Amino acid sequence: MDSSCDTPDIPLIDFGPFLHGSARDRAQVASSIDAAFRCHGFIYLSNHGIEQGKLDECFEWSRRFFGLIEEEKKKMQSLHYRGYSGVGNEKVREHICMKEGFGCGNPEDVSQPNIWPPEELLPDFRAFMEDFFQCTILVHHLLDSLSLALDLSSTDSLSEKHIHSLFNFDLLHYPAVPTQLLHSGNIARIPPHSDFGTLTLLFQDNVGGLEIADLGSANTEKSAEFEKYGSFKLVKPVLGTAVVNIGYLLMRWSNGRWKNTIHRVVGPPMREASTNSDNPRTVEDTTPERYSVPFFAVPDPETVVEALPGCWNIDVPKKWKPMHAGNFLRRKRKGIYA
Ligand SMILES: O=C(O)CCC(=O)C(=O)O
Ligand SMILES: [Fe+2]
Repeated sequence: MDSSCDTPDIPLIDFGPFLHGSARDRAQVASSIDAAFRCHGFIYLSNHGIEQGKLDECFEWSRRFFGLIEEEKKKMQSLHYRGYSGVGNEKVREHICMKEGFGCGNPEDVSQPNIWPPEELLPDFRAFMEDFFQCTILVHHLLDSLSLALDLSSTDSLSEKHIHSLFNFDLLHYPAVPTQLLHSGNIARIPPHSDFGTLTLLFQDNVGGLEIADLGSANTEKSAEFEKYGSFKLVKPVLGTAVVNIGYLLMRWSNGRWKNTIHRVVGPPMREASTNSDNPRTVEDTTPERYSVPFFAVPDPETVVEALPGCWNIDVPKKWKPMHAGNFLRRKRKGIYA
């Protein structure tokens, strides 16, 4: 970890003053976000402008969707990260992912059409999910805060490179599984990985299980090696907050200033074993189900990602060559977690 990072905890940042405050408030929030992403790559964000009621409703829809019979869900499968993906469909480095998902993209993205359940099966599901795309507004505010932290000119501004907002989000359901299965070695909820876009907003229920790499614990930035040698710390659910993290492209764009921290999903922390039960256990037999909703932002495909002004100078040279975002995203989407 950077020597200026004096806290091991993921900072909780109140975004209210950025959305509603003075120029000075905005600058202060921008500077705290910048510092947090430099140290941790992850923040909790409160007062982010997305109503709790909307988020509760989204999780309710997700429960209803995954409660459909398998046969109906399978009719919504596709090969392009839209629609349904069944439990165990994804494999990452020999690990089977014990999750099912439903992917939605920007309704305006005609190159990747969405797949919806028939209206008679889940009336109003589609309308809700299309509206949930409003999270895009928060992504743009966050990009504005990062542009402010770097003092970028309006032509360099990050929001201007996300004009088409070709973002996507997933409803994720991790079904309840025998705990032993998750310890058997080749089955995981999500193995260690980092996201490949710019920013991810993550909404999670109160079950827990998301963990991020403890950056001081292994001398590597590779997910596969971290899996063997690194240690992880819990990103416990905090009511009323979104978790926000940096993806590979924004790490690279910032010349490594903001960290795209490796994370994974495991079973939640064990509860205390009951002492007065007839059958005391130290390990829960069943890992409870969990729901989450990650919302992924990516730059416009024609964007060239190259170290931003303020992220390099004569002493801190550019670490990477310029890269075409669209080509990179096409390659990454073929093999989702790296
Ligand atoms: O479910 C979660 O908490 C994390 C999901 C995630 O990391 C991902 O989909 O990239
Ligand atoms: Fe992720």
